[in-house]
Amino acid sequence: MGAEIINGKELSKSLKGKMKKEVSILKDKGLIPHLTVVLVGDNPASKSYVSGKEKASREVGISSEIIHLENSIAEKDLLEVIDKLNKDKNVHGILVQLPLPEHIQEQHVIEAINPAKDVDGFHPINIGRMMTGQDTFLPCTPYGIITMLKSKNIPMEGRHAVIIGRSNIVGKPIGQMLLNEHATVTYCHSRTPNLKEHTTKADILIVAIGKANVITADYIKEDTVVIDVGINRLDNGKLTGDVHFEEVERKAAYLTPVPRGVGPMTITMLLENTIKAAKGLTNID
Ligand SMILES: Nc1nc2c(c(=O)[nH]1)N[C@@H](CN(C=O)c1ccc(C(=O)N[C@@H](CCC(=O)O)C(=O)O)cc1)CN2
Repeated sequence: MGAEIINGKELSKSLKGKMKKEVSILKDKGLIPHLTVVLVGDNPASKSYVSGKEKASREVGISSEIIHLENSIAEKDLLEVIDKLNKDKNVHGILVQLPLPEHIQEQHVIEAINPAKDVDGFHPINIGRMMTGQDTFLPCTPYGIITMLKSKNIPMEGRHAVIIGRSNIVGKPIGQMLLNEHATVTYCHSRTPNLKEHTTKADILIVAIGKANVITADYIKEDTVVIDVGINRLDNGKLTGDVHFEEVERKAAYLTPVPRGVGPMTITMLLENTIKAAKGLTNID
């Protein structure tokens, strides 16, 4: 039969349509959500993601600006920029594009952002709120994955979810969010021996390895829900995920493609968080 493809690009389009209406109602009440994105350096992928965020904001009527800083900026100067944004009442959401240059400690920067403006959901306070199941800003990529699963009414409760990857921005939080949905969660990573032993038991498999096409059909059982978080640029310029799409498509129940899968959802959930931040700071519903 073949897997049903969960198209993140299409789902994003429909969610953005709903957000556009919500933003227009907020505007009638005098509130224009505003997002400030801080970009440090000239990493081509980061530049492209940041302009994607600006374009998506415009599409739904969110006002946005990009603050582009030199790669050589000192950590203390970057923290000063953040401090100013924290104090600016016209800025509802602050996002610092990652990765940062090596001389800057990411965690110092993340922790400098006012948690009420942390639309990336990376601040330890927001991570803690997520872990304790409270309402908060959820990290955008995992939030996008949960939204994709819900859009297809895929049950999570009581299902065995296996995560490959333990990054702070995807692996760790998606495991916690699946746990909050009452899934049984197994984390795997680069030092997990016998990866296949775990992945072949998964009802839901989240793949965030960062290596092209490594998850082939023999890594899954029939009818697994496979979410591919990898974005790998091949030598021929083609973009591909961590999952071998053609092989896994024949065996899985659901599969997300790369491109047009989880990636676009990351930006869309950022817009949701920005609207939430604007409403939270102004108490407008
Ligand atoms: N501060 C943050 N930094 C980073 C995050 C994040 O959530 N917050 N996530 C990633 C990058 N990212 C957003 O920032 C991101 C990655 C991929 C996509 C996307 O739409 N990908 C497309 C393909 C794009 C292409 O052609 O290259 C797709 O998968 O269809 C959007 C956002 C790391 N940094």
